[in-house]
Amino acid sequence: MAFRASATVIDLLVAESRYEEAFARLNPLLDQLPTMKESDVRMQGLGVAAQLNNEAGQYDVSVRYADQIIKESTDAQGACRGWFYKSDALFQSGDTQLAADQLHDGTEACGKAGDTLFSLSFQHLLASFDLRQGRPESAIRVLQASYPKVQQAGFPPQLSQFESTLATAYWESGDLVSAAKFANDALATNANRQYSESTANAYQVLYEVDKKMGNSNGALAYLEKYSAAHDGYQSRLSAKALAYQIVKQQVLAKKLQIEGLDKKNRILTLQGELDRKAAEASRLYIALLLLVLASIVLWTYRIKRSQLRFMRLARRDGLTGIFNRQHFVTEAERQLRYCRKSARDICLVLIDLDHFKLVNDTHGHAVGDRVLKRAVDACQAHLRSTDVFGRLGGEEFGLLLPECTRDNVLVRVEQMRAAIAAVSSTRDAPDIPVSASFGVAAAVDSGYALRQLMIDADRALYQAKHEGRNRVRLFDANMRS
Ligand SMILES: Nc1nc2c(ncn2[C@@H]2O[C@H](COP(=O)(O)OP(=O)(O)OP(=O)(O)O)[C@@H](O)[C@H]2O)c(=O)[nH]1
Repeated sequence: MAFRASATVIDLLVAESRYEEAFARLNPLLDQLPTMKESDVRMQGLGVAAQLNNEAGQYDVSVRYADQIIKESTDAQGACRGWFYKSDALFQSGDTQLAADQLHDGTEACGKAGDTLFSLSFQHLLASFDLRQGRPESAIRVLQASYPKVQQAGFPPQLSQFESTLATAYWESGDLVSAAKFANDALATNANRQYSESTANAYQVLYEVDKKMGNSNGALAYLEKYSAAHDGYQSRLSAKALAYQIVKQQVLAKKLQIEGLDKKNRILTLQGELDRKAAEASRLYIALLLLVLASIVLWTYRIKRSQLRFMRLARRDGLTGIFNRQHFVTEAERQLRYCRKSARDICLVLIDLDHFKLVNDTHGHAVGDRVLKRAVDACQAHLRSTDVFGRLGGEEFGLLLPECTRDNVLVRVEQMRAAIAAVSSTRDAPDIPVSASFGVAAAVDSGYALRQLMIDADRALYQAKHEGRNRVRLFDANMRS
């Protein structure tokens, strides 16, 4: 309904010569056309487009719409309309004649359509083609055949068209009386349409007739009227063409504006996309960085851990877990330096398992190893955190006791001796008494040099072994000799 109403409004605007408004409404109407499915609604829209473009001198466009009408038409009336629009556009564009097949198809469609305004207008068009080709008699025949029906239809613009074209045809065939008669008929029919083509034609015929008959005054008067009507008609044509151009430019400007906005929109969309990608990339970089950092931390932690493990392994005795000889010496020297500086007491103890060879020989090395470990455990139970305990080799151990005076060192070492004898003899080698001999040297007697302390403790150890083993001996000066 809205579409039909818009098409009708355009028709009315054209009738009132408001071409600019008509063209302005045509484009939105055509935009809606693809969504229109009903045949008669589409016919109306296409018809308005064909007609208006024809009036504006856009004949190619008009022919395109007319062809569409012919293609889509479902009855003779629709086809007749299409043929009329197409033929009219071809005629206006200056085509001298209608192609034979077009003439045939159009005449047949309009003939079947009955006495509609369109089929009559089509007859008028055929006569106009005849006239253009210099066949006034044929034009008169065609026009006269339909003239009674045109009179009956009583549509003034069509009637005046027929009469004015008949006037021209009679003038060209030399029948001045009939020419003047139809020219006057056309003027009478067109009484209130002084700037139409048919009015201008009628005046032209009357001018030519009077001129031919030597009536100069009459001829001059008609010439003036012809000139006025022709100018008026031409200016209406120019107004239509101008209106078309104005609206076309407006549409173009709007299209450019929309394209500009579209481009801007696309740029903004791309910009947004770019920002999103950049944010994504930075998130990825951060994640990558964190991953690299985490790997570095993990890697460093592992290296540090294995470093510590290697360091521990390098410092410890593999069997007993206490310091090895090298680390014992390092730690002992450090402690001795410290005690020397502060003149603190410190004692060195050398421990050697008794008859250990016998354990190995009787029970094997595995049992010997276990006895070694138990002996170490027994001693450790009596150690303080500052004491330095290490395996010097085989079944010999060194023990440095800082802050230990020569008065109380024997009590502590005696406890260790008893512990070794108790643990080892009851478990792994019940038939062999396992014990250890202890040689002790105190810094107050031997000084703070490790080498001297070792020598003196070794002397005391030798003494303990010599006196029957499983005992503790403290170095004294007599042992030197
Ligand atoms: N099972 C075991 N035996 C070891 C280890 N290191 C040294 N030995 C043994 O310890 C024994 C030491 O023997 P000796 O030096 O003759 O001394 P001993 O038999 O203890 O006699 P005295 O020291 O004189 O009481 C040897 O048989 C070595 O093979 C060890 O790591 N494990």
